Amino acid sequence: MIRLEHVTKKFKTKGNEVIAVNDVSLDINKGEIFGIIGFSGAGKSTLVRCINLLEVPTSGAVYFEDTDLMKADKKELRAYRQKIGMIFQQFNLLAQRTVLDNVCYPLEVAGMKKKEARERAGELLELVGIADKAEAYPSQLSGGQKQRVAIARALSTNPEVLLCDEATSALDPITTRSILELLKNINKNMGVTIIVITHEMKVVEQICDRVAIMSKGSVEEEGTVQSVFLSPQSETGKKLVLPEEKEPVSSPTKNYLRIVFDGQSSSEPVLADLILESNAKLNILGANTEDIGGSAYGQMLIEKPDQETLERVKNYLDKKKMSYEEVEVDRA
Ligand SMILES: Nc1ncnc2c1ncn2[C@@H]1O[C@H](COP(=O)(O)OP(=O)(O)OP(=O)(O)O)[C@@H](O)[C@H]1O
Repeated sequence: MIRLEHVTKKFKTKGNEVIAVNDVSLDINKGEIFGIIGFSGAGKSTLVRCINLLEVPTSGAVYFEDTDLMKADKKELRAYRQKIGMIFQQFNLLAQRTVLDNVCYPLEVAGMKKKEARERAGELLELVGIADKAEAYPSQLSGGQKQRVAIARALSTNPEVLLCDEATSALDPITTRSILELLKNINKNMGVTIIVITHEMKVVEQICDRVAIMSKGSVEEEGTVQSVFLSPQSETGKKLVLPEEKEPVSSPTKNYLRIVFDGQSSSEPVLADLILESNAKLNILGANTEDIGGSAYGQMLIEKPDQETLERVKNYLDKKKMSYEEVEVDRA
């Protein structure tokens, strides 16, 4: 649906040149939720601004379906931008307008009659679960409620694509989860393609189908969330999936088996079955699994048992198609 071909964006500053996006090629498919993840300064926001042509790439091409947007005239570009809705970390609501009027605003700009715009805005507020706040002002809302209004506003013009730039970064974990759930429903029920920019792996885990990992302007790694989560190949991927502070045990002193939970199963039955299957007491050195919608994500470290037990454990994990690695602790 959207194709980036060798997109580069350079900024000239006083006597200096910053390459914010460096030769990025990506294909975003219709109907998917695509994540772009990276640490601060990786170039994510600039890349997104290149996708909606708010920033014109220094070189490369951006295609929407078969249209080369770099060659599009003003009218074509306007039509393209209408197909793209956007939400931000800071919500960007108009403080002087009520919730309903915030959602009406893009419709009025697009020339819709006031009565019709209010009706449509009302339906959208219903859809995002905040119809009871229609007459409130943004300052009277919580962060999660503000983001719901921003989502309703972004959807008002029936976009085909929704760009979410760190949309949950200012929200607490529970509110984050509910906003991500809402985005997932919008994707599923309305068929809106969603592009999510984030620095948090848990956001990618919860809603994305595929992900690109960015560092220093380039895409270091790209793939399904499952494959990247299971075995990140790039340095940045490893840091994001297995951040140091999230290591279950900072420095285990015994050899261990690292078991990866990738969301296919819940950790509790796995653990119970493992113990039954191996017919031995297993010593858990640490775990940081997280239950997301009934599935476990994360990892667990188990002290390496004797060889016979280890084989039984590995057989069970192979049978369950779960990933693991044996780690020898360097005692030098
Ligand atoms: N208008 C600009 N002029 C000069 N340099 C810029 C401009 N916009 C971005 N940059 C630089 O480009 C690089 C990438 O910035 P960008 O904001 O795209 O990264 P990011 O991954 O979105 O980070 P963050 O999450 O912190 O916003 C940074 O080094 C930034 O300083």
